[in-house]
Amino acid sequence: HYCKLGSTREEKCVIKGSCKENEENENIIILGACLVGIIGVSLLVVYNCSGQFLTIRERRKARSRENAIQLARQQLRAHQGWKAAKQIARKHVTGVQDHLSRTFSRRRSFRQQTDLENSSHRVQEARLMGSTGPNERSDSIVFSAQNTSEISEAMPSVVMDISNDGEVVATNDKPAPKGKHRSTQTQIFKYAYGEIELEKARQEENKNMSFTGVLAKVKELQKEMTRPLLKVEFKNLTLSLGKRKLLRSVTGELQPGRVTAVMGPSGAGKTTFLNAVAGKVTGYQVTGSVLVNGAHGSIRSYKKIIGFVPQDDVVHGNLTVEENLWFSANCRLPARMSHRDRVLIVERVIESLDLQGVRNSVVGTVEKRGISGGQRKRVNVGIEMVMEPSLLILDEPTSGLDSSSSQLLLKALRHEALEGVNICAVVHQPSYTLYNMFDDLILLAKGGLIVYNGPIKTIEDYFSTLGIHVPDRVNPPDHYIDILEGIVKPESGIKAKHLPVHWMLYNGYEVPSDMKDDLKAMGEQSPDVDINRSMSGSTPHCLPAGVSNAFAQERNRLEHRLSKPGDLSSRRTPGILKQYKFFLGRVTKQRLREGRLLGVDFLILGLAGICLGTIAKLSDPTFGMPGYIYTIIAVCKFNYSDTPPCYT
Ligand SMILES: Nc1ncnc2c1ncn2[C@@H]1O[C@H](COP(=O)(O)OP(=O)(O)OP(=O)(O)O)[C@@H](O)[C@H]1O
Repeated sequence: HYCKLGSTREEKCVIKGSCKENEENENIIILGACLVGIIGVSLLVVYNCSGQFLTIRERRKARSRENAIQLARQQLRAHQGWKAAKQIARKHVTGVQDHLSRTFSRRRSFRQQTDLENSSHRVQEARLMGSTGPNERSDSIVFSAQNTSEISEAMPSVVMDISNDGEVVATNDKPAPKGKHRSTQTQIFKYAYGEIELEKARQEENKNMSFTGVLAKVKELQKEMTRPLLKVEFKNLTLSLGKRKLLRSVTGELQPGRVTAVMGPSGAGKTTFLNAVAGKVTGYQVTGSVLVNGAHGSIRSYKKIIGFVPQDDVVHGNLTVEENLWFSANCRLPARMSHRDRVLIVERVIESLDLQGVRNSVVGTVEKRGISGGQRKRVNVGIEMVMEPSLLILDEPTSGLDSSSSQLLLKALRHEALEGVNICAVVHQPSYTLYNMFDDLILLAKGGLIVYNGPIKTIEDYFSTLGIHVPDRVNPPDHYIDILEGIVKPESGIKAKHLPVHWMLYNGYEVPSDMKDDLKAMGEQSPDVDINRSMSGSTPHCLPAGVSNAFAQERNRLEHRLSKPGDLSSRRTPGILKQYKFFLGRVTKQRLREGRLLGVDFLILGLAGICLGTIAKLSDPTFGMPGYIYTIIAVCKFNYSDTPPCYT
C-alpha cells in the first residue's frame, strides 16, 4: 500500500485508497464515490430543509411573542381596572367620611376616619389577596372586592405589587417554562409589548385631553426625550454641476420636533436638496454652508444619527420584514444598548408602521414576489426608524401609497417628531389631509430656488400678499405647484419666475447677481443685506460686494474640502467585527432562503467536478489541492459577495 512509482517514502494510501503494482497513482474511486454521496445527501438536505429550518425558528419566536402580547394586554387591563376601582373606592370613602363628620362629634368622626383609613388599607390587602373579607363592610368595600375578583379573573397569572398611588410596580410571571432561551425571549417580548400597550393607552387618554393637559404632556415628553436634537440651517447653499446650477442660494432651516415637506415641480431639485442637506453630494461644486445646531462643520459628522430613506428601495428582498429591521437595528443602534431595548424599538416600529401582519413575510425580489409595494415602502422607512435617528430625511416616502397608507406613515413620522426628531420629506401631490399633517413646507421652483420656507399655516397669508389666492375646492399645494409649472397664471399678474426673488426680498436675502435682471423687471431695488445673515463665517465686510462674495465662496469651497468628518454624534455603534458577524448572519439567512437555487448550483458544480476528475489524469501527488482550495474560496466569495456593512 505504498504508492508512487519509485517512491522511497513510507506514506500510506489515503483512506479506502489502494495501489496496483507498478502504478503511479492511487485508486481513490471508493473515496470519491463516498464524497460524492455525502455531498449529494447534504445538497438534498439543503434543497428540502433549508426553508424549514428558518420557518421553525420563526414559528417558535412568533409563539413566544403571541404569549407575551396576551400577557401584556391582560396586565394592562388589570392595571386599568385597578386604577378605576381605586378611584371609585376613594370617592366612596370620601363620601362616607363627609357624611359621618357631619353626623357625629369631632372626636367620634376622627375615630371613624381612622377606621376608614384602616378599612381602605384592608381593601388594598383584600385586592392583593383576592379574598372577599369580613361581612360588616361598607358599600365601597364591597364594590372594591368585586373589582378585585374581576382583576384576578382578568389576570390570573400575574401578582401585582401596588405602590401608594396605585401604580403597578413589579410583576411576577408564572414559573418560567424550562429552557433558558424560550423564557428569556418571552420575558423580553412581554416587556416590549407592556410598554407598547401602555403607550397606546396613554395616546387614547390624550385624545380627550384639554389644551393645558396637552401642553403638560408635551413638557413631560420633552423631559423623557433621550435623542440628541439636531437643528439644521442652510445658508446660501448653491450646488453646481459644471456650469449648470442645480440649487441656488437656498437659505432656511429644518427644526427638531417638526415634520417638513419639500415640494416643487418635477426636476426642481428636491432630491438634490435632500442630498445636500444630508451631506451626500460628491462630484458637485458646493458653496454656502450647512450648520448643525448653529455650528459650522460637516453634517457627515452626525451620520450615525441621520436616517436617509432614498427614492429607490434599500430593502433586502430575500429577508423577511423583521430580519431587515433587525439587521439595521443591530448595526446602527448604540453597541451598549440592551437586547430588550432593541426589541422594544423594533416592535414599536413594526406596530407604528402596521407591519404586524407581514413581519415574517419575505420582502420579495423581481423574480420572486413578496409583500406589496406600499408595505415595501414602509419597510424602507422602518429600516431608518429603527436606528433612532435625530434627523430623518425621506425622499418620496408616500409615492405609490394610497391615502390611508400615506396617512399611517405620516402618523408614524409625527410620533417620531414628538420625540424631538427632525423630519424632512419630499412629497408629491399630497391630499389635503396629508398636507395638513406637515408642520413646515419648503417650496422649490425650477432651478433649485426657494419660493417659500416656513410653517404650512402661514403659507396662504404669504402668497396672498403677492395676490395669489387658492380658489375654493382646490388643494393649496396643487395650486402653488401649478403656478410654478406655468399651468395656472396668478390673477395678480405676478410672474412665476419672479416668485423666488419675491421670497428673497421678503426675507432680506441677497439676490444673486445673475438674477438682478429679474429684480429690475419687477421694478424692485436690491435689499440692504445683513451680511451676517446671508453669508456664513467671517467674510471681511469692508470688501466690495463682488469680491466679498467670491471670498465667501472660496472659503466655503475650502471648508468643504478640508473638513474631515470626525464623529460628533456621541453614538458608539458596534465595531467592524461585530458588524461583520451580523453581516455573515444576514447572508447565511439569505442563502438558506434561496437554498434550492443554491443546491442546484452546487449540484452542477459537483457534476462538473466529477466529469473533470474522471477525464483528468491525476499525476499530481496532491490531487490538485491548490485548485480545490481556490475553488472553495471562489464559491465562498460567490456566496458572500454582498457588500458588508460599515456603520462605524
Ligand atoms: N448627477 C447629475 N447629472 C446630471 N443632472 C443632474 C444630476 N443630478 C441632478 N441633476 C439634474 O438636476 C435637476 C434636479 O434633479 P432632482 O433629482 O433633484 O429633481 P427632483 O425635484 O427631485 O425631481 P423629481 O421630482 O422628478 O424626482 C434635474 O434636472 C436633474 O436632471
